[in-house]
Amino acid sequence: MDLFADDTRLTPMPIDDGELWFQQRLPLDLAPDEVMRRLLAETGWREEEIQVWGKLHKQPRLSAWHGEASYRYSGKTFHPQPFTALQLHIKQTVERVTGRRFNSVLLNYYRDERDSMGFHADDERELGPEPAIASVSFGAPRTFILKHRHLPKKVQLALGDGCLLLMAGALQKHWLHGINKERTPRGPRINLTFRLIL
Ligand SMILES: O=C(O)CCC(=O)C(=O)O
Ligand SMILES: [Fe+2]
Repeated sequence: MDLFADDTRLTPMPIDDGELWFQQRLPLDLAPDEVMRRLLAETGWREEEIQVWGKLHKQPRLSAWHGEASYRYSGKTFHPQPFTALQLHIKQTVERVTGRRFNSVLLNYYRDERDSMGFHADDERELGPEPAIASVSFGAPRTFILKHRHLPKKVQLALGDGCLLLMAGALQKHWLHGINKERTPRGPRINLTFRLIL
């Protein structure tokens, strides 16, 4: 007999050239809507600017960097705010479920369907050669798209309220990922990506 309901188990997803693991509902002490409410209120959200072709643009989402290590991204260094108690609880739960260790978290707040994240790989040097990146989502579901760098392959996953996605192995080396803008109205969504900065 199966002792665990499917949504409480971290399950491998079939993918070439890397590892992808998914859990429908991360088992937290608080309901996802309560986590969402608190993350919205307790996070020091910033509207960052990035340079594209020498011009400054506002990122199409709000973000925040918390944890124990600074981070370089798009030529800028981000100094962290300390983990909040709730972020620590989520981090410890993710560490227990995945068996990996993390020391930093990037939070992204997609206010509605017009907010997005361009295709990228989380392959910065300070993450090491085969980083494990644990992504936890709250609020409105959005489509997470993976595109292979060299092959005509695409994987799409609906990331719903309270789910956990673990990217590991050679995934960042061979795939890009992103969240497109949508035409369908979407409510607010928060995503946390836990990382280990070496
Ligand atoms: O919002 C998401 O699901 C993706 C976030 C992401 O790729 C990142 O923070 O690097
Ligand atoms: Fe990413």
